[in-house]
Amino acid sequence: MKVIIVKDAVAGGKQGFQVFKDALENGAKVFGLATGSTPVSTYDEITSSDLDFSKVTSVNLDEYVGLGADHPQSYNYFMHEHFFNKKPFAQSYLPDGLNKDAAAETKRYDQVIADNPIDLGILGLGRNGHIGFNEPGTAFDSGTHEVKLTESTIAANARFFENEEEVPKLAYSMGIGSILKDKQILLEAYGAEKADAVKGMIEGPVTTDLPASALQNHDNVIVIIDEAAASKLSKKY
Ligand SMILES: N[C@@H]1[C@@H](O)[C@H](O)[C@@H](COP(=O)(O)O)O[C@@H]1O
Repeated sequence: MKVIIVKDAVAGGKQGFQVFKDALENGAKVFGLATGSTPVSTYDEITSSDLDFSKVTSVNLDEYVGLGADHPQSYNYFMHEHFFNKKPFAQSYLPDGLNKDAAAETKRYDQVIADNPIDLGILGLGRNGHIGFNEPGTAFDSGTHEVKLTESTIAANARFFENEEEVPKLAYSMGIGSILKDKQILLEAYGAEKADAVKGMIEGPVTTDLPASALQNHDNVIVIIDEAAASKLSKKY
């Protein structure tokens, strides 16, 4: 893992932008995209630049079950607000949160991923070490699956909803096995509340208890973290 420590998320966004720019210039055709507050500074840099994504494809990590593209808290809505409305891709794929048939939807999405192998995938990091919505305990060879969100994830994500009751309890997520097939992975994490997960991801044992530790098994990972998120690491990087 290449670890880059920056002052804050704004500085991280500039580094993240550079990773996207390099990938595009090196011929990347498919970008794996994430939601959450973490990638916003990178997306802001990208959408205010002259990078052109109109001939490439995006494949998102996850979506809440039950929320459609017009729901302001859906990940589809988020992606349009923060990225696609300003920088459209040739095609953009997300799991369909309105498809109640989990078996059909996860199968469909696995086919999307198989047809569009990801060159660069961006990830955020849950406080409990989740990536996408792969909660602790998820197998490292998993494909797309329906996830029952943990209490801690529901509580963490409640800040975007009117109250905790409104947070969906289920999500569709790309699996860890699929994420590990990305040719290159960029993970960003900011803030002291991510410090334990960051330490486990970089220095801890590779264990399904901390999904992001699976990234130690990948040979092309760039981690961008701020000083607060890096504060529990045992050495300088
Ligand atoms: N499914 C998303 C993840 O993809 C994201 O990485 C995580 C962290 O969110 P944030 O970046 O807002 O801290 O939250 C959600 O659970």
